[in-house]
Order: sequence, then structure tokens, then C-alpha cells
Amino acid sequence: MKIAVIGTGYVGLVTGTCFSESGNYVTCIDIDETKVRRLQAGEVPIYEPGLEEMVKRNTKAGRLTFTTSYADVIPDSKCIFIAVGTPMTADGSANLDSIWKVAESLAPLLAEDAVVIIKSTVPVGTNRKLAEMLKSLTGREVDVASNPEFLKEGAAIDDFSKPDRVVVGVSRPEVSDVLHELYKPFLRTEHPFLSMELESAEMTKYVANCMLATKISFINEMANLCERVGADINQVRRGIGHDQRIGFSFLFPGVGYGGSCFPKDVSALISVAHDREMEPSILNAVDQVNTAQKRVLFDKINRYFEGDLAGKTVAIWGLAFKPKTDDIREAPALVLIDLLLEAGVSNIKVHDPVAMENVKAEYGDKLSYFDHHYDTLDGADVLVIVTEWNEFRHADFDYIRHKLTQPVIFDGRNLYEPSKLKAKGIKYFGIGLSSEKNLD
Ligand SMILES: NC(=O)C1=CN([C@@H]2O[C@H](COP(=O)(O)OP(=O)(O)OC[C@H]3O[C@@H](n4cnc5c(N)ncnc54)[C@H](O)[C@@H]3O)[C@@H](O)[C@H]2O)C=CC1
Ligand SMILES: O=C(O)[C@H]1O[C@H](OP(=O)(O)OP(=O)(O)OC[C@H]2O[C@@H](n3ccc(=O)[nH]c3=O)[C@H](O)[C@@H]2O)[C@H](O)[C@@H](O)[C@@H]1O
Repeated sequence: MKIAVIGTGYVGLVTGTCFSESGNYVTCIDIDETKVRRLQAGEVPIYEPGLEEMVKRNTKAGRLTFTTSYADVIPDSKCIFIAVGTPMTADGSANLDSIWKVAESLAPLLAEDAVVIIKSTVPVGTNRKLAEMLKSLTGREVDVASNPEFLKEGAAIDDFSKPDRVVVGVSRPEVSDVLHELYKPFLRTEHPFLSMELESAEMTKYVANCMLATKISFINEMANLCERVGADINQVRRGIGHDQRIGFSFLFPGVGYGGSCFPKDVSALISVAHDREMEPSILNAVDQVNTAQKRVLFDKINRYFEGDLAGKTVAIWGLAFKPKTDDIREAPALVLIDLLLEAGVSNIKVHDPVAMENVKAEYGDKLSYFDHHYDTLDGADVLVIVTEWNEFRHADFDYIRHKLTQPVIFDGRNLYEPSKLKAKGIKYFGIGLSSEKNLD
């Protein structure tokens, strides 16, 4: 099948590449000329494990191409996936400007039997609005389908190729058949293809992300309470997770959720509820807890230094919003850095395995950058861990104690065993640990 994917970001590039891997002819369109040129040269502009090899393999086989030209591609495409960004506007709602721009570019070029599929995360009603817009621009009915994406950055290829489920929203069953055929190679393990109404598919995406965000805010709130009552959230997690109704996944306490999706999608669903004159109390709380949680590490550091951070040197390990990605959108590390700078810290020494260039572009010489995490420790007063990259998990604590002026670690991801650090003479502050009771 000939497929066009519009928008070659984290979702579009993975979608296009995986569809080409299963034998389709895919062209990815983007308005960013630099990005397209780099992709044409075989260079993948984002860090996503396994993606570069897959892009190269399919480009070489002639199944995957990149362009800025709609006119060269759209007239021959049967399925056109829209995967452009839908960021948060100042009022919290989703900004759909890029979707409408794409619709205007597509309309004059669409083949009679083309299906236009929105993969971007869009609020309820967007697909129907797109169908109306395409009808008024083309003078005929155009098939529009919703196909929300559930992949996670850092595991995007696996998530796309072996999805728990594929969800589509359609107005006609024939459109669902076309998409089912396309997705069959990815559903061989009997994971379901769920076809539903447009509105239900759109809502499914938001409800999924908001449910996951709720789990994280819930466990973070419980972790904060554990600290105050002298309980250990790691033990409590074990204690509740074996109950199959609760489970273990997405219940790791930390420094709050970041990334390009949970914060914006919780906010967009709140906005949808407000539009319908409903106050979504749970979503409001999820968002508030998360905003507060992003400050938790700073508050602990500030308390440790009794509010006097001026002139201190802080080493930070991990900047991306999660491991295995270079994405720093809404990353908790940035909130911490801003607060430390505001408090007058004189030197922030940072390391991240892949996200450093993105941070450099935003902070320039306000921070010191190091290619190896141990090199951040020279002259640092304390060490702070924000992102749980695997290489931080087994640390040389003797070396760390020797390098830091104060043997203290603030760990936003609970990577280490508190008793082990205590035995090494290192003060250890995690999230929700019983040892933190009475530290105020
Ligand atoms: N990043 C993720 O892990 C996931 C994202 N999503 C959703 O997918 C959508 C895309 O997200 P990302 O891939 O992260 O965005 P992104 O920002 O990485 O990429 C969007 C791309 O669209 C391009 N673009 C913008 N306007 C265009 C136009 N008129 N024509 C052609 N290209 C255009 C941009 O240049 C950019 O390359 C969002 O709605 C997001 O919520 C859904 C699941 C996972
Ligand atoms: O719509 C999207 O964009 C995507 O959003 C998330 O994927 P992603 O943001 O890439 O990453 P996650 O692994 O979900 O992590 C999100 C944030 O939650 C945090 N998190 C996650 C899990 C956990 O137990 N605790 C926790 O604090 C992570 O550190 C990270 O900051 C969802 O997991 C995907 O299913 C969805 O498709």
C-alpha cells in the first residue's frame, strides 16, 4: 500500500518506518526542511533505540522516502496519516493549528479513495471537524479516521510493532477494514484491533494517558505521606502490587511525570471538561500534585542547606524526562535547574547520556556539561539524580563519597538501597523513604 505520513517527529517517523518495514511504500512529509534533508541523508534527528538502523534499511530498500512536497506524494497515497504536534496553548487546551494547516495542504491533492487518518492526539470532535473541513474544501465526502498512538518514547519501535491493542475510530466499516489490513502484521499475537466511533477513539487516547498520569500522581502523593509517617514507599509498592487488581506498573514514585504528552493531555482533557461545564476534580488534582512533585528534589536540597544555596555546586545526573530518550519537553530536571539557578547556586554540573545537546540549546553557559557522569562530581557539594538511566544504577559509592565536598545524594528515582549508602557514610535522600522521617 502507498502511505503518506505527515509530520516526522517521534510518532510520525516511527509510524512511517514501521509501516515500511512491513512492506508498504511510505513517504514521510515534513515542513521542516533541515529535518527532511537530514533524513534524506540517512541521519535520524531524534534519539530512539533501533530507529536509525530501521530507517536506513527501509530507505535502502526503496520503501521509505522523505520530502517537503505534498504535491509529489498525496495524489498517489491511499492512507494519509497526520502525526503533527498538538501542543498545549496558554489556556491549557490543545493547539490544533498544525492539523488545520495540513488539511488545507492536503485537500486539493487527495485521491478519490484516500483515507485521512489522525494519529496525533486530538480532543473529541476534531476528526468530525476535519471531515467537514475536507468536504467543504473538496466538494465531496472524504473518509477520515482516528487512530490514536500509544507508543512510549525510548521503546517506540517495540510499542508500535507489538501494540497491546490498535484503536481506530471510523464512520464506515469499510475504512476500518483498510486499517485492519494495514495493522495485521503487528497483531499476530492476537492483540485486538478495536474499531469504534470517532469520538470514542479520540477519548480513549486521553483517558489512557490521564489514567497513567493519575497512577503516577497517586503514588507520588502516597510517597510524600510515607516520608511523614515513617513508612517506605518501596515496601508499600510491593505490598499493594501483588494484588492483581492494583498491579505494579506505572506506580514508581519519582519527581513527577514530564514529557510532551502527560502534562499536555491532562491539561487538554481538563479544558474539554470545562468547555462542557464540568469541573474534573480528579484531573485537577493529578495536575496539581504533579506540579508540586517537580519541586520535591529542590525542596529537599534547600532544606538540607537550610535555605542557603548561594555559591553551592550541584552535580546532576540525568536531564531527559525519562531514560532512553533525548526529549527534554516538560522534563523535571529543568524545573530543578531553574529553581537552583534562582536560589543562587554558583555551578550546576550536568550529565545526560543523550539529552545534553538539547539542554545546551536552552541553557547555554548557565550550566557546565560533562560527557561522563563521574566527571560532574569534582568540586560538587552534592549529587542529584533526576533520570534513572541504567548506567547510574550501579554506582561507585566510595568514589562518589571521596569526590563530593558533602557526602550527600538526592535521588529522585530511588535507585539505591538506603542502608548500603548509610554504611558507606553517605547521606541519602530518596522519594518516600522511611529514613526521611523527622528530617524537617
Ligand atoms: N511523542 C510521543 O511519544 C507521542 C506523541 N503522541 C502525539 O502525536 C503527535 C505528534 O507528537 P510528536 O511526534 O512527539 O511531535 P513532534 O513535535 O516530535 O513532531 C511533529 C512534526 O510535525 C511537523 N509538522 C508541523 N506542521 C506540519 C505541517 N503542516 N506539515 C508537515 N509537517 C508538519 C513538525 O515539523 C515536526 O517535525 C502529538 O499529538 C502527540 O500528542 C502520541 C503518542 C506518543
Ligand atoms: O501519548 C504519549 O505521548 C505517550 O505518553 C506516555 O509515554 P511517554 O511520555 O513517552 O513516557 P512514559 O514512560 O509514559 O513516562 C512518562 C513520564 O512518567 C514518569 N513515570 C512513569 C512511570 C512511573 O511509574 N513513574 C513515573 O514517574 C516518567 O518518568 C516520565 O516522566 C505513555 O506511556 C504512552 O502510552 C503514550 O503514547
